[in-house]
Amino acid sequence: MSPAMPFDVRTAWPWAISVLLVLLANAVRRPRKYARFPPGPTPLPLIGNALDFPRTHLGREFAEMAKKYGDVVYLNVLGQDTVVLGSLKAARDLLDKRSANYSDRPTSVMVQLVGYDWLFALMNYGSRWRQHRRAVHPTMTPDVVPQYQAFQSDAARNLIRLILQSPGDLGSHIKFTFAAIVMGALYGIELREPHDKYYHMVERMGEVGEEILIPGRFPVEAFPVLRYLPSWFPGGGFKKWAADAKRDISSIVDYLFEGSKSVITTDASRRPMIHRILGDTPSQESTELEKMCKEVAATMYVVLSARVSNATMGAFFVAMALYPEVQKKAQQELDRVVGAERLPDFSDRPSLPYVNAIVKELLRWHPATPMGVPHRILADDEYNGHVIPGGATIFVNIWAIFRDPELYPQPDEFMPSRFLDTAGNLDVHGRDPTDVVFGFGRRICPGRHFADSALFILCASVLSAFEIGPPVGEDGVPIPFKREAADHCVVSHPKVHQYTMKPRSVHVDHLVRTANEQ
Ligand code: HEM
Repeated sequence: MSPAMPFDVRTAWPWAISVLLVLLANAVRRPRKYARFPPGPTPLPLIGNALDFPRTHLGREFAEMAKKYGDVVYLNVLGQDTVVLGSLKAARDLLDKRSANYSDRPTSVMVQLVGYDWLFALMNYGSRWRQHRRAVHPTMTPDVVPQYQAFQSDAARNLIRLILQSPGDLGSHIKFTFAAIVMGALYGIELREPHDKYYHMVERMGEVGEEILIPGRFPVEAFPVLRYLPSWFPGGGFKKWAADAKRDISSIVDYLFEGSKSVITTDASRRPMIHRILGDTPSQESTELEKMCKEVAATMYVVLSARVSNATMGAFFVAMALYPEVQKKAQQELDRVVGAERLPDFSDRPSLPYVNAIVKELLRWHPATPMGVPHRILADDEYNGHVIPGGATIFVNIWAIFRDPELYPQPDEFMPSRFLDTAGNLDVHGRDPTDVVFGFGRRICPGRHFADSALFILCASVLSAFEIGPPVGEDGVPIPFKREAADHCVVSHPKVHQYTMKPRSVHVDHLVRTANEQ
């Protein structure tokens, strides 16, 4: 379901008046310290650098800007100070080492309008965010994450089953797989088929979450005064869109939580996150605790989690179809370690360095959040002789860091062997993509160990079951294709083609069935 178009240029005149007023106000309040801001493109009167803000490929276009201005670039986007960090050093120096000042999130009118103010990923840095983050932490540590492996293995086998049934629907199978993994691990609710009602609910939540994060998507973010437009007024359509989203989301979150409470788990390896939080934090009032738990679980679900992970998995199929020699090498390793009589499981992981290197390379080659999730600096800071103004939005160009040829020679190529030493062991020292792709400082992704383990079992299982080839035409001739992605959003979704998915043995179907019976 695609959201209604919330902004129509033909009815934009009321916006234009408000916009003009705000731009004039910005023009007269230009501070003197502006001269010491980091370098960047020359701003135009009134609109600043609004036209310089990339529109098609955020990572690549900001990387071009960095070549000209350096690894810390300043833009004034319709009055909003914006700083783009283009190197790992700048990101570590500021977001990691000065994290007390750099851990806020930009304030968003749309977040309030769609009722996502409980979503801790988008909350301002403060006591409420800290409380939510602390509730999640003990449920996502490297020691606890293995306890969710049963959900991840089930979903990997189910993915094979779905591909066997209808290889042409790969895009929706991938989406469904991550929805099922996260739904199981967070709520304990089992998603069986893509037409499941729970699946549609979480799709709706993710869709709204992603839409409001698209830079420039809603002019009300730059001109908050527009929030007072009535929804029936020309240009006020975004308010109706937001009100619909708010109503849907609120009922979905309640529904999921109630569904989860009624799940009974006797098997410790299938204890969902919600039960862990409700059971592990006994000191608070139960209603207050329940409310927080409901919000925390939904945050873990909505925020990018399923969508970011499935964007990464989508890129896996692109890479495998484009690089058959990589695929072949991984399959040789799997055949040697796992054999043809069973599917891989987590106990095989330490013996599969090449498959592990594929997961690392995947996160590097296609960073699903190429510009991370924006931070906001609280108070003025100085860096390399420049002032970074308090309140500025801070982006890290993760895409550019991963395209640094010093760290990753031939960066556009998919080359897992870059992460292996001469003896064939995994060697990521000083350039591990998982140290970058999951963000920085106090806001680092809490789901990173979970995501890493899900990606491993999915990649290993698919590689052992299928030979993935390029799409073919009706005449059976391969259709040339290249990597394409929507790169103007927070999440970069690769285009999923109709690959050929040839089972590697006639027993794959049997293996899936017997694995589920174990
Ligand atoms: C390949 C998969 C994933 C990638 C690339 C990814 C990446 C990221 C990034 C870049 C951030 C922002 C960090 C920052 O602000 O510096 C983030 C935040 C977050 N991620 Fe992930 N993520 C992934 C999977 C997951 C999963 C599976 C979950 C949950 C189970 C999750 C939950 C979250 C949450 C809740 C936040 C917000 C943290 C906060 O604001 O305090 N992510 N993620």
